[in-house]
Amino acid sequence: AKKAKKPKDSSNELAVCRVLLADLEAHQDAWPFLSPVRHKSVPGYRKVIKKPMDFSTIKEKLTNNLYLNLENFIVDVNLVFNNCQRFNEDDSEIGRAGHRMRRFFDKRWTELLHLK
Ligand SMILES: Cc1nnc(-c2cnn(C)c2N)n1CCCn1ccnc1
Repeated sequence: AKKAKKPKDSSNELAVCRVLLADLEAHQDAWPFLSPVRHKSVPGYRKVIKKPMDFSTIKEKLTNNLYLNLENFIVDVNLVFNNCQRFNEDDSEIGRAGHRMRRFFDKRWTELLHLK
């Protein structure tokens, strides 16, 4: 007989989110993304970037169970990198850090997902 489909268990997905976030925060190129951009001291930021996001805010949301699954978490992490690309030249310190962090993240979560 067909095996009953297991109900979606998001608890291990959230454990994966915590591992991924810890890896992002520990990365040497994470420094631009560790806390919210101080938009009061960065001309144009608030106008250009409609949805600011950073690793400390993601951690807060994770702690307050605001991510229902890995998908929602990945959307916010990609927001960090897309905001960075929009606001910074590719050929700049922060722009390069953003590209390196995005590459690292993409590799890391596909690794973790293949372990399943
Ligand atoms: C992330 C991020 N994207 N753009 C900036 C930024 C902040 N100021 N300026 C002129 C930018 N282009 N950031 C935040 C970088 C945070 N930072 C800067 C030095 N140490 C941390």
